[in-house]
This record gives sequence, structure tokens and C-alpha cells, in this order.
Amino acid sequence: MLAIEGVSVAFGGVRALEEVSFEVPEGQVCGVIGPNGAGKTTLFDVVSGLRRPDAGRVRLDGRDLTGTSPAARARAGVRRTFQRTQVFGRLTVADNVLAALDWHESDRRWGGGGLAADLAGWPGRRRRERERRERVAEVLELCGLTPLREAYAAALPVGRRRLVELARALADRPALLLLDEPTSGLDAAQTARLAEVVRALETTVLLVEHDMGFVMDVCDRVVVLDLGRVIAAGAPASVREDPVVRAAYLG
Ligand SMILES: Nc1ncnc2c1ncn2[C@@H]1O[C@H](COP(=O)(O)OP(=O)(O)OP(=O)(O)O)[C@@H](O)[C@H]1O
Repeated sequence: MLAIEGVSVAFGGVRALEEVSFEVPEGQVCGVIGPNGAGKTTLFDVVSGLRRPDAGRVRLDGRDLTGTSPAARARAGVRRTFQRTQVFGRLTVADNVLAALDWHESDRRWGGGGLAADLAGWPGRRRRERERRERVAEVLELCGLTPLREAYAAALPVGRRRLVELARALADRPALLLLDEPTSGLDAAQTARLAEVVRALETTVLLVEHDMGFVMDVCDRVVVLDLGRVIAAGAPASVREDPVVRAAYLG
């Protein structure tokens, strides 16, 4: 479970976040919405470790992550995607996912052990290799990318590249997935396909998104920020009907 507890951030006189608190239970998808300047990006930066809050805490499964670096959060199982997709264009779709898996594994296991350890560990390595290939196949299937597994990522339209990025982030079963404006640059069909994939995930997800339709479609819970404060939180349908939310959007 992700817990945001009394998080505040100020930029000079501007209170970007003021005592923001909410929780995302394990396996749920939570969307953060709000008008321009509401504090969404700042909140995302606090959760991913790019910005240290002036007050409050961020916990993941009870573990206090406040003040830890983005790299330490990655080791704790936090993954994020970016508005501009970050994939290896000259690798195939399958190799993109495999590379992500290798990267996170080696990051956890660094220390090595030399040639003797390598030889002694050979049978285990073969098993691990098979497990890795199986995991890649599983993630590609989940993201609807199996037919494209041998395609080069650079040749794909942006909607597919976004799915490749998602597959990379999911590869080693993250504890928390952060999606930053996942629909930006996607057309309606691509957005609908992405929504299907996100709905099928069993991962805890926090996403920031301008596309209300997408948020209402994929989220179990929606948190609405306005001028740095949580003005509403709950199921998509109740948030949509909330007069306070409507007033905030209409200005
Ligand atoms: N680095 C910064 N220095 C000064 N003020 C900032 C900084 N970053 C954000 N702010 C201010 O903090 C407030 C919240 O900004 P933030 O970018 O988090 O909002 P947002 O909801 O992501 O907005 P948008 O939807 O426009 O991206 C705004 O008033 C913004 O001008």
C-alpha cells in the first residue's frame, strides 16, 4: 500500500501542496487530477523522490521512503514512466523488456562473486534465464505486444511505444507503478487500448492525467487536487458528481 501522509511543499510563497494525505491500497489504480497548477506534478515528484517535501511522509508497504533518492526507491520497487517515452529504439520489443529485467536484477545483486561463483552458479543461471524469458513473454502478453515482440521499438507508433515502456516498467513486478500523463500524444484508439491494459494490471498504480475520460475509466479511486489541497477523493462516479470538483474545474 502507498500512503501519502500530510505532505506539504512550498515554492517561496506558493503552497504547491498543503497537508496532502491519501492512501492507495495494494493492487488499486489511483488517479490524481486537478486544474492547472493544482500540484499534481509536485506530488508525483515527491512520490518518485525527485523532490523532498517540507513536511509529511511517503510510505510504501509501511516502509518510510521520505527523503530517499529515486535510485533507492527503484530498489524498493518503484517504477515510473515518462510523458516522453523512454525505450531503446534499436532493440526489439522483447529485448527492451529483457533489458529492463536484467537492469533491475543486476542492480539488486551487484557485488558479483567472480568466475568461480559464475561456474558454481551455472545450473541456477540457466534456470534463471528460462524464468526471465517466461516473464518477458508474460508481460508482452499482458500489454498486448506478443505479435510485435520481434519488431524494433523505433519503428512503432507512439501508442505502441508507450505500451513497451509500460511493459518495461512491469517486468520485475514493481511494488508501485507511477504513470505520468500516460495518454499524452495518444489518439482515441491508442488511449482505449492503454486503458484496457491498465485495468488488467494487478499492480498498485498512481497516475497523473489530464484526460478525464481515461481516469474515470481505469481508476478505482480518484484524488482531486486544487491549489495544493485535496478537495475530493473517492470512486470515479462520486468524484465526477461532486459539486466542489465541478466548481474547481469551471473556475
Ligand atoms: N520549481 C518551481 N518553482 C516555483 N513554483 C513552482 C515550481 N514548480 C511548481 N510551482 C508552482 O507550484 C504550483 C503547483 O504546480 P504543479 O506543476 O505541481 O501543478 P500541476 O497540477 O502539475 O499543473 P499542470 O496541470 O499545469 O501541470 C503552481 O502554482 C506552480 O506554479
